[in-house]
Amino acid sequence: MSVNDADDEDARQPLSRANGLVLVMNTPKGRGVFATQDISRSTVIDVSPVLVFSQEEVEKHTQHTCLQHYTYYWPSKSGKTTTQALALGLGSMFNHSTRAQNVGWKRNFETEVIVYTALRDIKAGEELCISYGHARLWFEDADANNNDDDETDSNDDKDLAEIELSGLGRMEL
Ligand SMILES: C[S@@+](CC[C@H](N)C(=O)[O-])C[C@H]1O[C@@H](n2cnc3c(N)ncnc32)[C@H](O)[C@@H]1O
Repeated sequence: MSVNDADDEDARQPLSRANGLVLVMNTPKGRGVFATQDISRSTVIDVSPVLVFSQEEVEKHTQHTCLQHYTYYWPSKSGKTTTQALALGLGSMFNHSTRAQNVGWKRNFETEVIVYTALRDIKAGEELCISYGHARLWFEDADANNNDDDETDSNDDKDLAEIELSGLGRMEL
């Protein structure tokens, strides 16, 4: 089959990744994604396909491994319960920022991808951070001292930042 045979537009999910991204290996947060060039607001940073685990797989396997630090909440196949999904691609590499997240994420349950989008203009050299949500973090926040600063939250797009971004932080540990 060639892509031309897949003429049903609904059966396609365009893929995209912003230029000028690097993975830095030794940050205070572990590995992290950084910009090496300026990125404009609303740029799609990455479209990450996900691997959806069944509830049984989560209970018996993934929650007993390091995967529990990477999975997002996701509806189960029946749509009646919630399970977890692992973002492939860059989706598992974004660190959390409580006050200065510059990337929003939105789940597409139909095509099983998470789309990561710049919430504001991002300067070369900045780390790309998402919000893991408002629940208690399971690690010591490397930005803790910075969070006390009187800086204003630079996100204009509160809806994307705080309503859609509630999965990772709810992981049970
Ligand atoms: C989804 S992974 C992100 C990629 C991770 N840094 C790595 O090297 O694999 C989540 C993990 O990153 C680390 N992390 C993310 N945000 C952090 C933060 N604000 N402060 C400290 N560690 C953070 C924590 O170890 C957390 O369990």
